[in-house]
Amino acid sequence: MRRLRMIAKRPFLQSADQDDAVALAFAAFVQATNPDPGLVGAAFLAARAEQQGDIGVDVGALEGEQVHLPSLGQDLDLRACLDAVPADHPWLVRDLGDRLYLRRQHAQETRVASALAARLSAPPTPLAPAADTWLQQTAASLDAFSRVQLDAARAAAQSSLFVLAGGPGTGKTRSIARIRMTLLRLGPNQRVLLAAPTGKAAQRLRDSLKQLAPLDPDTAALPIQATTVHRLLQQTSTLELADALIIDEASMLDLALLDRLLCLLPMHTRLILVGDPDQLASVEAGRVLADLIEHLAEYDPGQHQHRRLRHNFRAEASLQPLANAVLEGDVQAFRDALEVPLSPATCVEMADAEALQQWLGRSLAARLQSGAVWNRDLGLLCALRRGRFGAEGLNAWLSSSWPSWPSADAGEPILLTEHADEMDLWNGDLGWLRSEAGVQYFEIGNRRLPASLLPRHEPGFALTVHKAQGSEFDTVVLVLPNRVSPILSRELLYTGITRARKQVVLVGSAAVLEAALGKPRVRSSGLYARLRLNAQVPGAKVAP
Ligand SMILES: Nc1ncnc2c1ncn2[C@@H]1O[C@H](COP(=O)(O)OP(=O)(O)OP(=O)(O)O)[C@@H](O)[C@H]1O
Repeated sequence: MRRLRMIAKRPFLQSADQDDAVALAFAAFVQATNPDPGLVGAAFLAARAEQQGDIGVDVGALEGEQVHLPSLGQDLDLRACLDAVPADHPWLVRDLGDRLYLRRQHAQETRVASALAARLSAPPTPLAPAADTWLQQTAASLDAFSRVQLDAARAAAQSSLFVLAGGPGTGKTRSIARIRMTLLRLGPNQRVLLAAPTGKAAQRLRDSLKQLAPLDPDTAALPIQATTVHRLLQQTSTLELADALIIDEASMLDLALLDRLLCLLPMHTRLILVGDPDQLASVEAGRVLADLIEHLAEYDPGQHQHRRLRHNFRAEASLQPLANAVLEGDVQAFRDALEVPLSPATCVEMADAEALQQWLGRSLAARLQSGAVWNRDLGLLCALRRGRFGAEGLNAWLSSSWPSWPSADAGEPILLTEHADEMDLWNGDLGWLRSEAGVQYFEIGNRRLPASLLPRHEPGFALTVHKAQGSEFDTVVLVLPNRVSPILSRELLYTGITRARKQVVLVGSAAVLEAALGKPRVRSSGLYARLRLNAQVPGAKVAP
């Protein structure tokens, strides 16, 4: 028998230990009310699942594993933990057969599943003639790929819930523009809200849509605003009056956030979710976009409520085979993609942090010397945050050695870690700290702000893959840890690789890369199963 975790023997230093510490505190709380070892073990398992981003634990899938709790001094069989949970327990729930939940997460999942199911079973609304005419006229002048985007807009404008999925460069943003143009023609003064889970993503969406506004001269003059989902939740009257809400980067939506949104969003407001379900999931618990798209692939074969965009408009970079191999976890295809002549992807292995610094010093300096701009042409991404192979370690080293680098006199890259609404600055924004005539200023895009007004920030030389989500660079140098780490997964590798427009350099050993490829989607949730249960007649949607 394998032990799930030897928690008692490890120092409380790594992030996994922090997960354990929170779960142990909850287990101790439950133990104070009922010392039944199984129940205490169940409390630990359910709380730890939440800390790891899961919604509940599928105990059936972990058959044969055990958990060891220092406070009980014994190994516990997982099934015994599950069986110890009474139906009326105030904090724990057993559901969907062998799934163990925190009651709060269970309530969220149940509410989200029924709200989504209600929207999916709502009959399609007929298209307003103005929208229909515009779609037909526009389609006549478009190529086949653009017509796919227009078809998605037609379907979205008739659905209470529509999901648009696609990898990087598949035209999601352009599709959002076309969806918005269609929605605005559904009636007079249509209120179409745009949002994203992070401020930075909202800002990017707004800027991209402004650039695409000339596609439709009739609506080009209408103001384009995008905000965060969190902020929308504080504007209940705006939500109540909205005719439609489009959320970009929906892979970053967590279950609790979607639950709050669905509780406030009136049924008459269409909800359109857009994102890449293969990217890293939300920071908080859940994998809602991935669960929803998996469900719709079965439930909506006619694709009236979802579309998956597959054509990559940036395919000239030919990084697609590598990204596909990662998604499939196919080690041989991954090796082949690296070895193909003129491959835009290479792999290097570094024995230790000194070797890594020497190599980065040579190869990045050469790129800077030939004119590359940091965080535009070149992105240095790390799988880990901590340690000398992580973003913090590399930032510390680069900050101290930066004055001797080529192009250092152009300033230092900075990452904002806090919003400053009044200056339209967002957590995650990248800019430059520069100085002129002895005065320091912050430059972002074509704006200059006094450095003294900067919100919280940190060096922006190296970014974690999580922080880089949504950004793109011509070349990505992706630094993996020199040892196998529980953080590594296919999603992380995929998200890192797909930040590159043209070229990717993977820094990692074959063992570390293969460990990441061997670790499929790590999150667990019951939402997909619950959506299936709630679907009234699976696979029987009729054409609108
Ligand atoms: N129908 C189209 N015809 C020609 N080019 C297109 C079309 N749709 C999108 N593109 C181009 O493809 C590129 C990617 O498009 P877009 O930004 O909409 O994709 P995306 O899926 O949102 O990408 P990402 O997720 O990387 O932001 C852009 O340069 C865009 O101009």
